Amino acid sequence: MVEKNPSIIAREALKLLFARQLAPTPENYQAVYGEVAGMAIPIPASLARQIVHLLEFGQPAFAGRDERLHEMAEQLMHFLRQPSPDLSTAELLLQNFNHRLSFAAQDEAQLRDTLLRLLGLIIQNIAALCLDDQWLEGQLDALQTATEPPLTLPHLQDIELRLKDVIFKQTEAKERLVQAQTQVRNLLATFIDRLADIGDTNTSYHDQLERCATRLTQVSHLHEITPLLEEVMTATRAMSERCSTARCELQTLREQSEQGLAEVERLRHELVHTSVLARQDSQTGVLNRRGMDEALEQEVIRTQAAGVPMCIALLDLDNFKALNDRLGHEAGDKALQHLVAVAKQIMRNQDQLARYGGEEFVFLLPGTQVQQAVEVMKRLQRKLTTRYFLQDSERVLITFSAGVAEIAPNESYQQALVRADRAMYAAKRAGKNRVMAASMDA
Ligand SMILES: Nc1nc2c(ncn2[C@@H]2O[C@H](COP(=O)(O)OP(=O)(O)OP(=O)(O)O)[C@@H](O)[C@H]2O)c(=O)[nH]1
Repeated sequence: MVEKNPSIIAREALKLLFARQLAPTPENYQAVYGEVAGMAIPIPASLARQIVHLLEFGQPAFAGRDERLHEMAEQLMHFLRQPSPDLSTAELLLQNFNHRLSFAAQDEAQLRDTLLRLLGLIIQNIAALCLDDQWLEGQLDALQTATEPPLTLPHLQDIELRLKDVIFKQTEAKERLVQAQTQVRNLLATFIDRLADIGDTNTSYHDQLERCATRLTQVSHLHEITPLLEEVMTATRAMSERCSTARCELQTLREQSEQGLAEVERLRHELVHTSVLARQDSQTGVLNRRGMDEALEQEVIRTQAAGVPMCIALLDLDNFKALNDRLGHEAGDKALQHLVAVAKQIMRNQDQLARYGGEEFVFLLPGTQVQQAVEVMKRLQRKLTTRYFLQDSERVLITFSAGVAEIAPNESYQQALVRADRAMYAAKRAGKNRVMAASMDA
C-alpha cells in the first residue's frame, strides 16, 4: 500500500469534516484524519446495522420537529451503511447526534406536559362555564381522565371511542333541541303578531264606530239612518269574525307552543341521559369500565376509611366463542344480558356490576371478605344452572370462571384487579366453571 502524503491527508480530512458538517475541533479532525490515513478501526457490521435500525425506528419519534436532528440521523445512517465504517468517526457522529437528541427529547417532554396541562386547564374552564349543562359532564369527565398520567395509547383510544359515541348521540339530540327551541321562539313571535293584529283591528273598529256616531248626530231624516246602521252592523260582524278567527289561531298557537316546550324538556332529559351513558354499557345496562373505575375509586376510599373489607371479582364466560359460533352473535348478546339479569338477583344493594370487556365482568363487593365473595360467585354459578338461558326453546347452560381478590390495606384497586385476573386465568387453566381466590402475593 502506498503511503499518502501527510499534507494531502490533511487536506482530505478537512474536506471530509466540511462534507459531514462537523465542527473543526481537534477531536473531530483527529478522527477524520485517521480515517483518511487508513488508520481507522472498522465498526463491526452487525453493530452498525443495529444502530441504523435504532435510528430508523426512532426517527418518527425524535426527529419529527427538529430538522437538524433529522439531517444528523440521515448522515449517521448513510455513514454506517458504507462498507467498513470507521469506529472513531461513527463515535463522533453519534456523540454529536446524542447531544442534539438530549435537547430535542427534553423539548418533546416539556411540550407534551405543557400541552396536557393546557388541555386540563381548558377542560376545567369549560366545566366551570357550563355549570348548567349537565349533559356535558360525561364528556368533560372522560377528557379530564384522559389528560391524567399514565398516558397510554390503549387508554386514550378507549376514551376516544367512548367520547365519539357520546358526542355523536349528543350532537344529534342537541340539534333537535335547537330546532325545537327555534320552533317555540317562532311560535311566540307569531303569537305576538296576532295580538298586535287584534289591537289594530280593534282600533279601526272603534274609529269606524266613532265616525258613524258623528254622522248620526248630523242626520236630519230617518231614511239616512238605515245605511249608517248597515255600516255599523257590517263592521261589527267583521270585527266579531276576526276576533273568533284570532281566538282559534291563538288557541292553536298555544297548543303548539306547549307541545314545543314539552319537546324541549324531553330533549334536555335525553341529553343528560346520554351523558350518563358514558358510564354505562349500552348492551347490558350495567356500568362500563369507566363507570366501574369511578365506583372502585370511591369505594376503596370509603371502605378503607371505615376499616371494612372489600372484594373484587373478575368473571369471564366460558367458551363464549363456541356459543357465538353455534347459536349466532345475537344469541351471544342475549346470553350476556341473561347473565346480568341473573347476577342482579343475587346482588345486594351495595354491590355493583360492570362489563369490563367483551365477555368479562367485574363485581364490586364492599364489606365482604374473600371467602364470602367466593361463595357469592359460586351462588351465581348455581343460580345459572337453575335459570337456563333459553334460545329458540333450547336450554343453554352458561358457565364462567372467576377470580376473587380482597383489596389489601394500601393496595390500589388496579393491583387487586391484576390479582383477580391471574386467579381467573388459573380457574380457566384448572378446567373452567370454577371460582378461585387470589393469593395476596400473586
Ligand atoms: N355475541 C357477542 N360476542 C362477543 C361480544 N364481545 C365479545 N364477544 C365474543 O366473545 C368471544 C370470546 O372468545 P375467547 O376470548 O376465545 O373466549 P372463550 O371462547 O369464552 O374461551 P374461554 O375464555 O377460554 O372460555 C369472541 O368470539 C368474541 O367475538 C359481544 O358483545 N357479543
